[in-house]
Amino acid sequence: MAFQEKGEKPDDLNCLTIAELEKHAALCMDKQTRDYYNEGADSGSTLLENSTAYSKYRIRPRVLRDVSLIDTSVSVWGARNSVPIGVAPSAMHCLAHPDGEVATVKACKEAGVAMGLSSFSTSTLEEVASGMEGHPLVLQLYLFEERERSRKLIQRAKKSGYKAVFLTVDTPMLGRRNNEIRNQFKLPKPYKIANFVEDSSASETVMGGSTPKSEQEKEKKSTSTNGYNDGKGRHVPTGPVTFHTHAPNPTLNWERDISWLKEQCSPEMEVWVKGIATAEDAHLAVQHGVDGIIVSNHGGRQLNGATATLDALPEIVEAARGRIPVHVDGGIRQGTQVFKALALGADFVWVGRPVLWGLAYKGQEGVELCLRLLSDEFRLCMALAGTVKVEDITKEYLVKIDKSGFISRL
Ligand SMILES: Cc1cc2nc3c(=O)[nH]c(=O)nc-3n(C[C@H](O)[C@H](O)[C@H](O)COP(=O)(O)O)c2cc1C
Ligand SMILES: CCCCC(=O)C(=O)O
Repeated sequence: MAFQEKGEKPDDLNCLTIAELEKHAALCMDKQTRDYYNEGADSGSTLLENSTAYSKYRIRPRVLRDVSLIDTSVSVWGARNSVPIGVAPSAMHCLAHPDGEVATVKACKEAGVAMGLSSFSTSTLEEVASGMEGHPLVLQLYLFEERERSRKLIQRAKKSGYKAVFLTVDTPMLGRRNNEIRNQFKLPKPYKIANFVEDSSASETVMGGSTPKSEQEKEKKSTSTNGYNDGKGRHVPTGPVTFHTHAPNPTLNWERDISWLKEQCSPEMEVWVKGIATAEDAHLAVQHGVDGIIVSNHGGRQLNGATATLDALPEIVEAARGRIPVHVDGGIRQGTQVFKALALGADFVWVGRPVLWGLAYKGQEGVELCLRLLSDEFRLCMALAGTVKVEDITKEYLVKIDKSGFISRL
C-alpha cells in the first residue's frame, strides 16, 4: 500500500521522485563513477529518447470503477513479484556503495522485486544468492568466446538457484562512451570482477569503446599468454577477465550459440535474450526456442541512433504474439511510464540507472527508496486510470500524440 493510502509521510521528504534521487546521487558519486553510470554512447541521443519516447503517449483514464482494492503484483519464474518491475543487471555496484550487489539484492527481497545480476558484478553470484531462496534472481550473461569460463559460470548459477540467464546480445563490440574513455576508467581497489577472481590471475578492468594506449601496449606484450589466434586471424582472449577483452563477443550468432546455451542451462534455467530491437529478431528468438525477450538498447550505451525501446516495443510484441513473454527496459523513471509500457504490450519492465542512484544515495535503504517511489507511482497511476489488476492495462488506456498535437487511438 502506498504511503498516501495509509495517511503516512513519505520516507524521505528530500527525495520524492527519481529525478530528485538522480540529483542526490550525483553528489554521492565520484566523477569516474557518475560518468560511467550516467552516460550513453556517442552523443547520447538514444539514452535521451528512451525516456522522451514516453511523452508521445497519454493515458485515457476511466472513472467510477471502485479502485479501492488494487493488485499490482505479477508472477515471474513462478514467484510473485510485488510490481511488474525488476532491477536490470548493471555492472559493478561496489562503485556506488561498498555493500554493492548484496545491498541491492537485499533491497529487492524487501520490495518483492526480481533482480538481474550482471556477469561483471563486484560480488559473486553465490554471495548475491545467499539467503535468497525462492526469490526471482536471474544471471545476465556475456557469453565469452572462451566457452569454458562461461560454462562454469552457468553451472554455478544453476547451483545457486538462479531462474534464468539473460544473454546480452547487443554487445558484439563495445559502444563508444567517450567519458569512460577519457577517464580511462579503472575499477578502484579493492574491488574485483568477483565472478572471475578464482579462474583469473587479475580482474581489474580498464575499459572504453577503444582501448587506451597504455593498455594496447600491455595487450600486445601479453598476446601469447592472454589469447590465441582462431585460425581466421582473430585474437581470442583467454587472460584475465576484463570488460574490453571479454564482454564483447563479435562471433555470437543464433545458430550456434543459442542451442549451446540452452543445453547448458536446461532444465533448471530459462534462456532469455536481452537487447532485441526489431520484429525480425523477435521472430528468430521464437524460432530458436528462447524463453523470453528483453527489448533493450542497453540503456543507450551501445548503438547510439538506435530506436528508443518504447518505439521498438509494439512491433516486437506483435511478432512474439503471446508465444513468449516480452519485457522492456530503458529510460523508465516514473510509474506512469511503467503503465504505458505495459499498455503497449510489455509483460514486465526493468530499471537500470535509478537503482544505481539509490544505491549511491543510501545503500540498501536507497535502493528500497527507489523501488518504493516507482511502485507507489505505478499503483497510484493504476488507480487514477481506473485499473485494478495488471492484466487490465491494455492499449485501450493510451492515445498517441504526434508532433503537431494530433491525438490518435491505438
Ligand atoms: C552502469 C551500467 C552498467 C550496465 N551493465 C550491464 C551489464 O553488465 N550487462 C547488461 O546486459 N546490461 C548492462 N547495463 C544495461 C542495463 O541492463 C539496462 O539495459 C539499462 O540500464 C536500462 O536503461 P536505464 O538505465 O535507462 O533504466 C548496464 C547499464 C548501466 C547504466
Ligand atoms: C559491456 C561492458 C560491461 C558493462 C556494461 O554492460 C555496461 O557498462 O554497459
